[in-house]
Amino acid sequence: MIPIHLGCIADDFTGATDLANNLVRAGMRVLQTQGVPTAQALAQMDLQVDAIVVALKSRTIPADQAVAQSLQALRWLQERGAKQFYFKYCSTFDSTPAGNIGPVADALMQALGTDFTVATPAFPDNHRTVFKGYLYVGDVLLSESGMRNHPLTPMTDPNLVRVLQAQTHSKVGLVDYRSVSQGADAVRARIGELRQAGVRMAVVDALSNEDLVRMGPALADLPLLTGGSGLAIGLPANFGIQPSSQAAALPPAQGRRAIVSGSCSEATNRQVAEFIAAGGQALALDPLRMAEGEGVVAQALAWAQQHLDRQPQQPVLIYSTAPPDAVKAIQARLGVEAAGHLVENTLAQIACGLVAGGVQQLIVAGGETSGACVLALDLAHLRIGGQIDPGVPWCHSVSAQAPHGLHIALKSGNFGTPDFFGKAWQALAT
Ligand SMILES: Nc1ncnc2c1ncn2[C@@H]1O[C@H](COP(=O)(O)OP(=O)(O)OP(=O)(O)O)[C@@H](O)[C@H]1O
Ligand SMILES: O=C(O)[C@@H](O)C(=O)CO
Repeated sequence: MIPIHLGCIADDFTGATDLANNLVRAGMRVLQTQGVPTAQALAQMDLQVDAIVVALKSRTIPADQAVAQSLQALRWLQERGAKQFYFKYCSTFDSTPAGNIGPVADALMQALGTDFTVATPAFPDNHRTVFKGYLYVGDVLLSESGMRNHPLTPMTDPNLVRVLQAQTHSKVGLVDYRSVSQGADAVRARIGELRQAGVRMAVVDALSNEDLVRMGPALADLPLLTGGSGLAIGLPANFGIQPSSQAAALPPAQGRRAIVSGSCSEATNRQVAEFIAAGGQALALDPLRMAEGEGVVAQALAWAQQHLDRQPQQPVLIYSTAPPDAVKAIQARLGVEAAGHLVENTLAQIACGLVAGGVQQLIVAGGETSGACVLALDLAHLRIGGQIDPGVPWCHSVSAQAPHGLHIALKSGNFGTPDFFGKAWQALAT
């Protein structure tokens, strides 16, 4: 076995591909697994990679379960030879006082026998920056962004030192911009000071990719790093790895094209509208019809088949994406959780039907929706390819349900330009 350099644990599926994307862009060959692989799945994986990202669905589950799953992933990555580990969470620091960022980071530190780690969700390519410990989303503080109304992890305090301190008994400190702007030696010195003062976790400021790359060498000796995907861009160089287009090489794409969207974010609403305005074939699904048990899946697949038979090169879009008031009305009728599960399951069945019908290039929009589709398609592992937009790469997988191979892109709700659903295919063709 050739040991991997970096072992990564991500708390959701789209976040995992986001991290993998940044590592690939910095030259690493990356494999993403769906949870800790079974022995059977493992036998089919190409483990000749520099990094492995284990994708969990642990962001909002009870903290003790998130800890247990993360520790299991850590042990498996240690068996693959990794010596440095990365805990990836959301660039908007999605969490509550109960966790799961603090408890998982604490447990990983304890298992690794280390007394210090860093924490930064900074992801400048997607306009997440941290200054004096305060997280900005675009031009506004986290607490003024849409995240203040998130149904599961409302983020109402932009000060990450306070937010993280509420989740951990470890003392939390700050590597502020004064040190970051001066480079790796200054960051090392600041880490030394914080350690002396008993700090175990430090939020790190960063405003640009240059900041993140510059601090990379200062992180080389830390067994555990935690953050969004941005912090990863300075790490491959620590292992002597340079950017190379080879890292993103995937098999050539073939087959039909489809998009399945369950994300109701502002960005996805715009992307759906733009796809339709550009003349794309699109079918809207009504959750109330799903709840009535009408043949929504069969009808959607028949609709898709008809369009794909007629124009095999054109993608079809099947979506439940809706504006906030429409989503609220559905949730009031069906319940928030029940509506979510119903729509996710329906879209996952549709994704399976599309793949069975010859779709080999698939975009899924939405973190939960992606998780449901990847699980239903039984994609045990993904190889990571080229970027479509910051945070969203094309990936490739083979499974019993996709025996001829599937190119798949998992788009986080908030990511991507308005023309994402149109331009994504060009990125695959090049
Ligand atoms: N029309 C709808 N009415 C009610 N719920 C919906 C509707 N469409 C989708 N949903 C549910 O809303 C949730 C959307 O979450 P998902 O994580 O897929 O997207 P997102 O939150 O935009 O993405 P991300 O987590 O990447 O930011 C899912 O549970 C989905 O099933
Ligand atoms: O970091 C991000 O914003 C994303 O990768 C993500 O985790 C969205 O769920």
